[in-house]
Amino acid sequence: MTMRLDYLSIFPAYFDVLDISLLGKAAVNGLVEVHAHDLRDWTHDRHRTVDDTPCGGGAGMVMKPDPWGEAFDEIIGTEPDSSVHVIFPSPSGAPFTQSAAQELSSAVRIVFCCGRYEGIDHRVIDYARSMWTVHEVSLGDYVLNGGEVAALAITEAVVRLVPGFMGNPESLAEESFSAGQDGLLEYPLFTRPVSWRGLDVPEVLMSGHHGRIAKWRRDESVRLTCERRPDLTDSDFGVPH
Ligand SMILES: Nc1cc(-c2ccc3ccn(Cc4ccccn4)c3c2)[nH]n1
Repeated sequence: MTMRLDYLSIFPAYFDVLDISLLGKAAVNGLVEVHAHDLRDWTHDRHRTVDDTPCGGGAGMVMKPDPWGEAFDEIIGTEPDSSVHVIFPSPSGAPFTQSAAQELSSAVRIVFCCGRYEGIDHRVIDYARSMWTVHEVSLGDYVLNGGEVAALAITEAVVRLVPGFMGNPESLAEESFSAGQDGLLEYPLFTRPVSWRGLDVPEVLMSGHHGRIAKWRRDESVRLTCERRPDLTDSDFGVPH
């Protein structure tokens, strides 16, 4: 099953990068097809205007609804279809999580609506909710200048989970933020040379003793999680279960 990804933006060139790297390979073997669109193609004035001043006053500019509506009509269609997932990256969106990426990895179609300026006229989101499955998502508690970088990050998180995309699916199981690691942070990784600039690989990892190695790795995951992400630990006991 091919996943179709569409990107609506006034900077569609952001998405040229999707033609290379891992994603390029997925596109080549037909797992994923990528279409980037310039929102200004759905404007009709000489200046190809996509923004206007905010009703009610305030700083900055707001993206007009009209170009979005016309782009939706052409790119997605005019009939409701809950199988189409429409993503609006937004600083006021719900935190994007690995489980959201997991869910989206089985979608047939995802349309990313990348806002700029202070954001998009809210009626665009309301209209989209009446037609498709809408996700307003935030990447984290920091402000970007637009939705494009968030769309790229979400794309990578989703596409790498599409069945048949990753070379060795086992590597997906062991990752942080996935059930395989009990929601703990990943332990430190090492490879050859065993000694590098006076720094050595922990001896236990060279012992060949799989039980000790597994224990060392879990202890490290617990230590790192408690140090860096106390929010991921179970507050009742203070240590991840
Ligand atoms: N996690 C995130 C997501 C975003 C994001 C997503 C889309 C847009 C469209 C415009 N802006 C700029 C902007 C600046 C100030 C207040 C509102 N928006 C965006 C920012 N920032 N951080």
